[in-house]
Amino acid sequence: MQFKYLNLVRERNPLVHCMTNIVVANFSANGLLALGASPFMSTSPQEVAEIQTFGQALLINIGTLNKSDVDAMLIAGKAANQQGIPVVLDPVGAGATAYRRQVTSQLLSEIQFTAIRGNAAEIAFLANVDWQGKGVDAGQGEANLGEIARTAAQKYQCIVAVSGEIDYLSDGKNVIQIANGTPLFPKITGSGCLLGAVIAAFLGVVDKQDNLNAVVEACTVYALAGEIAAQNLSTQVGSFATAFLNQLAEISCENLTALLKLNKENNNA
Ligand SMILES: Nc1ncnc2c1ncn2[C@@H]1O[C@H](COP(=O)(O)OP(=O)(O)OP(=O)(O)O)[C@@H](O)[C@H]1O
Ligand SMILES: Cc1ncsc1CCO
Ligand SMILES: [Mg+2]
Repeated sequence: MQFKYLNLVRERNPLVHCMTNIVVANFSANGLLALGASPFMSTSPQEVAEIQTFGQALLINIGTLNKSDVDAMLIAGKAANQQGIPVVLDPVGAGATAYRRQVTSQLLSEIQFTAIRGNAAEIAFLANVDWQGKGVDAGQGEANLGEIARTAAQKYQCIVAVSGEIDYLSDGKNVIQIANGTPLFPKITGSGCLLGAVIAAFLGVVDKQDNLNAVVEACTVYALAGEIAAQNLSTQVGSFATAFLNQLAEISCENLTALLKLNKENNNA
């Protein structure tokens, strides 16, 4: 695999408008800055449409919801669609409560997303597949995650990334697996949420036809940065968060191929 978009993110410094949850806002902004993007956090209904006139990508993350935020997400998502700006959905805990189910369904029917990034439970819910999630965590299930990614991508006509021990990415046709990462990732909150923001940053620097490759590279760089950061850390989760931010800033495209655990299947089922 050729890494070509990471340097573009660093050169272009895309402005990523993050409508994200209160748990991860600071970590997400720091992660985007480390990577070389420019975070802008706002959920004010009064200004979110305007932001789409100068931003390069929009992230909508439903981690901690309230009515004003949902109104703002709908305004921002529609404005981004009008401006042709990529929009990423992180459907945090999508199936966990009736309110989240209703909001997720409204966002998906009124906004055309470019990519959706969630854990297994969240994307299984979107694909209408049985899975035992636990609040905002992935929980347990038996279903085929590659198929879940493909089904959701077909249903919502966008790229879907299911993150976890193995990431499964699909454009509705191809399924790509990335087996890099570290078990320390799920020990820090917001590692999935920041991944959604990083995907948005990569989408903010590519042409539409490169969207799948951009999402694959975003998830790969992210997982490798975590894997490298975790070397020699064993269970030190606090140090991992810091080392991971450092790696997002330091990781370079050279010398990554040796570490890569990437698998593409090209079936058109
Ligand atoms: N057991 C694991 N081994 C290796 N990498 C993992 C593991 N679990 C998650 N990851 C990686 O962690 C990152 C975050 O994915 P995860 O699925 O944990 O997000 P999430 O559950 O939405 O997190 P959060 O809601 O806290 O933001 C991804 O890059 C994923 O590849
Ligand atoms: C812990 C938590 N609760 C709501 S959002 C969030 C951040 C990780 O998804
Ligand atoms: Mg999550």
